[in-house]
Amino acid sequence: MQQIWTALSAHHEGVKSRPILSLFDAERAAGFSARLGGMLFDYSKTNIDAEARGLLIDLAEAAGVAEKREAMFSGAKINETEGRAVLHTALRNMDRPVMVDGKDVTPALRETHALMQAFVRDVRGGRFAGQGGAITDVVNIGIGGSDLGPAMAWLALQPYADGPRCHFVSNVDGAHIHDTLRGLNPETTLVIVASKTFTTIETMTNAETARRWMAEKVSDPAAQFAAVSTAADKTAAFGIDASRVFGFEDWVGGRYSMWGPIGLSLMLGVGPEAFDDFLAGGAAMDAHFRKAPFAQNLPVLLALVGIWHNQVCGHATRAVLPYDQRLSRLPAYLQQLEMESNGKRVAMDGSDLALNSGPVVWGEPGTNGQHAFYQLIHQGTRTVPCEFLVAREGHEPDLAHQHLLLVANCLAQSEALLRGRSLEEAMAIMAKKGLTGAELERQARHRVFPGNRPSTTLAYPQLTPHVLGQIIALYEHRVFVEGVILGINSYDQWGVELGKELAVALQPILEGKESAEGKDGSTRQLVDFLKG
Ligand SMILES: O=P(O)(O)OC[C@H]1O[C@](O)(CO)[C@@H](O)[C@@H]1O
Repeated sequence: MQQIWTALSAHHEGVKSRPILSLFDAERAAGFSARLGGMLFDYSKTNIDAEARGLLIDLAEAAGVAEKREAMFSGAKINETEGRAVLHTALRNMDRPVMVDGKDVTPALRETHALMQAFVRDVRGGRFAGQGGAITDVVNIGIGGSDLGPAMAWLALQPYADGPRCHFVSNVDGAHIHDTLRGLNPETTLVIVASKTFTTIETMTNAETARRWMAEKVSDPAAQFAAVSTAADKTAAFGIDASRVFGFEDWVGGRYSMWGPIGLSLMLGVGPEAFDDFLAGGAAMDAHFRKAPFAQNLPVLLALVGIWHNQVCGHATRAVLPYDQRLSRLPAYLQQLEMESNGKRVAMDGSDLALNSGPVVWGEPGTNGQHAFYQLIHQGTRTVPCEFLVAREGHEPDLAHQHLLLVANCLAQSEALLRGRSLEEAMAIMAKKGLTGAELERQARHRVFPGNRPSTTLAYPQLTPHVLGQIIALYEHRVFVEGVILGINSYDQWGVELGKELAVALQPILEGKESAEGKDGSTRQLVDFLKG
């Protein structure tokens, strides 16, 4: 592989100052795009040419992406630091047998899915009610992967929301649960405690708070609680009846778990049919990922663009910019998916990573970002590769003119990043405004856009449940491919542990029960200040 990395780096050196615009002959756009059904992934506005693409594909082949992909889908224990299979894909394709430790896991998946559907139908049909009437509101208490997926999708699928209203509480900051519960009626609220481990301090603390809130108004608060977890013993200890506990196995990673019981709140909000459409979208992307040649394979190409920008060109961040307000939480969702998966400093075998790990992922929906941080993207000294997402159609036919404006803005941004504005062009504009001499040039220089800034665009017909499923599975597989190329384990998250341990140790210090001796001077000063 080293030879391929060296060739890529040499190729980049040779082309890095070439204008991307110069690559556009009649074939460029179609030749550097890939499609799946109605979805179009256009990466032609990057500096990747046929040679770079060939080398990147060589890299994917040399890293064993195809073999490791099949190992993942077939239930091999590719999460080697935890000794676990990685089978979120089985949650959206329950008809294809998958063996783990010699046993087909799909019958149990189908059973849990059917139990979820029955419970959801009972809640939505009023057969399962609160102690003051039909359930009007669902509060999902979870954090990280037990929150971000359903919370993101609940916003994304608002046009399909025809059940109880969903709310999401994650932060241990009491303000979050306080502000969420303030407007709700405990007698008609269902609380879902969503935690893979059922030990996460934030979630368990919020669950206790919700139970106390419920107990003030209803005689049997536990009757309005459901749980989603891999730990049946712990949900029972919390007092949640087994009929409302939806289990899953440890081979579903937290940040990959929204397809199964962690999606219960979403299924309640949009209904089992829309939820199944979401699963089918994910399964369609899986089938494409397994079958399509690398040069037409959306997840592979998205990953290779990522590797090119981060590890080859050295751009440390990437911006995810959905021109789709309902995807406003997609960047936050992808931050966990990508950064918790590929933010690793050692390779699978424990050796130091020779390359940079995954990038910093950030973003906000367009057009809002344009009026906030795009200034830096256009004229800052660093290059930020941008990933635009946009639908051909919105869900508001009477506001089609606004959708058109949205699309125009999305296309304008990627065009501006590509094309830029030269000093001559800026001087011509300022000259027309009457400026001359040194002042003309000084003012014009502020109005220059260097351009040649890379972006990709994922365009899709409409943000339906099916398309959302495709998009999420696309990004999941992108993370997988990047992880395989970097040689890391994308499915553990040891980097979150130290902070958790130190927080537990700091609690008694803040309560004044233990001394801060042994802590560094800054921490001691802050403890003194914050203890009050
Ligand atoms: O579902 P749980 O076990 O409460 O964990 C929540 C989140 O915490 C993490 O373990 C990180 O701390 C995530 O990976 C996970 O999604």
